[in-house]
Amino acid sequence: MNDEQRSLLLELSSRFSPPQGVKLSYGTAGFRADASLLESTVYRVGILAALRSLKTGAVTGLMITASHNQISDNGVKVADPSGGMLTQHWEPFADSIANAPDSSSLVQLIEAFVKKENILLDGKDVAEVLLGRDTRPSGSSLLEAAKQGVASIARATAVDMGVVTTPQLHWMVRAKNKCMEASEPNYYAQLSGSFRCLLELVPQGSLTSSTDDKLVVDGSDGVGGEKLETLKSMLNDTTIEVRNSGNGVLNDGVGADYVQKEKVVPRGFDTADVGLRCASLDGDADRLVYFFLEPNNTRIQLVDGDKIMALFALFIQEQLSVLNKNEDLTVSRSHQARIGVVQTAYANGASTQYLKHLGLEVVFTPTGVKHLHEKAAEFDIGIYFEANGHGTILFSETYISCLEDMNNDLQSTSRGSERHKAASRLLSVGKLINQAVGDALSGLLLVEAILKHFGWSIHRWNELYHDLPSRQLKVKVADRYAVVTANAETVVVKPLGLQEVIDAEIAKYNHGRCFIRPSGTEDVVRVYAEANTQESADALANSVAKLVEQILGSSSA
Ligand SMILES: CC(=O)N[C@H]1[C@@H](OP(=O)(O)O)O[C@H](CO)[C@@H](O)[C@@H]1O
Ligand SMILES: [Mg+2]
Repeated sequence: MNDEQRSLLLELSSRFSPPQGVKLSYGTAGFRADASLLESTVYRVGILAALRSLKTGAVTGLMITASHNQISDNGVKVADPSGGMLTQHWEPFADSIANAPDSSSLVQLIEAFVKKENILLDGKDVAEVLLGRDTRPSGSSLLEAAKQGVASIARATAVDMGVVTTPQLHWMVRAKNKCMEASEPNYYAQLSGSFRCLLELVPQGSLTSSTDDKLVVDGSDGVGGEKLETLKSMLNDTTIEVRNSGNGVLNDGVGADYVQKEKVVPRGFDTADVGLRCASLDGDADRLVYFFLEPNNTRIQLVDGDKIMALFALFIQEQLSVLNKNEDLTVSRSHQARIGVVQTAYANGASTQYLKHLGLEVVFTPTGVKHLHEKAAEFDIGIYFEANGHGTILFSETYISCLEDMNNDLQSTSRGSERHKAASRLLSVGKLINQAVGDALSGLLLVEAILKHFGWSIHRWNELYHDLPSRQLKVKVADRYAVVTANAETVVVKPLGLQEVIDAEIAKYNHGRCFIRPSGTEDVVRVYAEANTQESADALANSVAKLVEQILGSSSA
């Protein structure tokens, strides 16, 4: 590092002092905290995003959001050049610079890291970071801090993409690095174009009734509602009604996280909506769940990420079986896609059973898209979903080019045949569904297209399988990191003896399943329980929560 670069870093970083007595961790999805604590963190992540761009010779992204957290929180995460999450082996560096006590220790850490990673700060390479933020009021000042962070690395440029959904920013990073047009209008054009293709290929006779046509969407009073309005106008769609699109308080009694965890009707919905197909986005629109209201009840029937995954898997399987029909086996061998589904321990046990029953390979990873995405990318077609509605379908580049070849062949030999349509549908899915990260808007359009394809109502879809009763609780403890887990978070290895007492509780219930883990986005330990009745699931979750509190001590202790 030359003197000029060192003094630039020292000068700019001295303007952003880290908060006292706070330990920051990159966590499940970047740094999150009360927004007032985050200026120096966002500044330092700006430096990191610029270094990552220099290291890879490609564009990176920086997103300012705290997703489903309360409005006073904020957060920051980095998009890697692929459009996916920051490579995990840079997370320790993120943690160490975020917690550096002053400018000189920060600069020392950076110097050591660029040396280790062989990043040429004095070379000719340039860096580019796309910046995005959600609608939180703290977003604009944090964005300024991010810009200063990028500007602290000579020859690094920040490009402000404005208020965007998290998946839009990831999509833009990916597109830019593939030398494609990467603006917001390009994003809408790709989604609406591929959605229209899927609708044109809906089999005749699959028409749904006009009540099944209507969809009401809860935008969580975040960025997603407003973006969906734009998408809707591009589609000339009159069947989608958007509510909670920014006039109320973000994530307050609304949104995908609230609806999925509490299983109650979100603000802005009432008895007039009974039976209608409804959906909820989260605060930064990377999660999607569906639901419908039951008559005379404040509770809802939740159609969660697991069931979205089941619907996607069924559709993909159907297209693959049509495509491979009557194919000469020796020729088709190269066309047979290896399809896999990826879940976490939060997936409802009934969904796992259903997917296995479809003959699919089911794999489990720890919580967090960074883990699921990586696993799904090992398949030709990898479908991943968290129960909370974050997920997508990944198509390998090799399989996409194979599909393109097949589609071209079929276009000339049997245009309009069932096999040709199946190939075209799969190619459209690959364009519609975000290949960088889970995306509520593209997921929503795919669900809508598939329901039309099958001619299904939300009720018919919900009947694919019946969820096992479950309960999720949060426990505030003195130090959540005292809990260490293994086996995709299903077993507690620390503190010693805790797993044994949890096992003893589970043994008291029919079909009981329960696990705990420290949250990576909130200062809590999460408890998840499943059993054959709701009362049992509640009782199991409650008793394990009490044990956790006893053993780990409450937060004020
Ligand atoms: C149980 C649960 O829903 N956990 C969520 C939540 O992570 P935690 O580490 O559990 O706080 O936020 C993550 C980011 O949105 C999401 O990936 C994850 O699934
Ligand atoms: Mg989110």
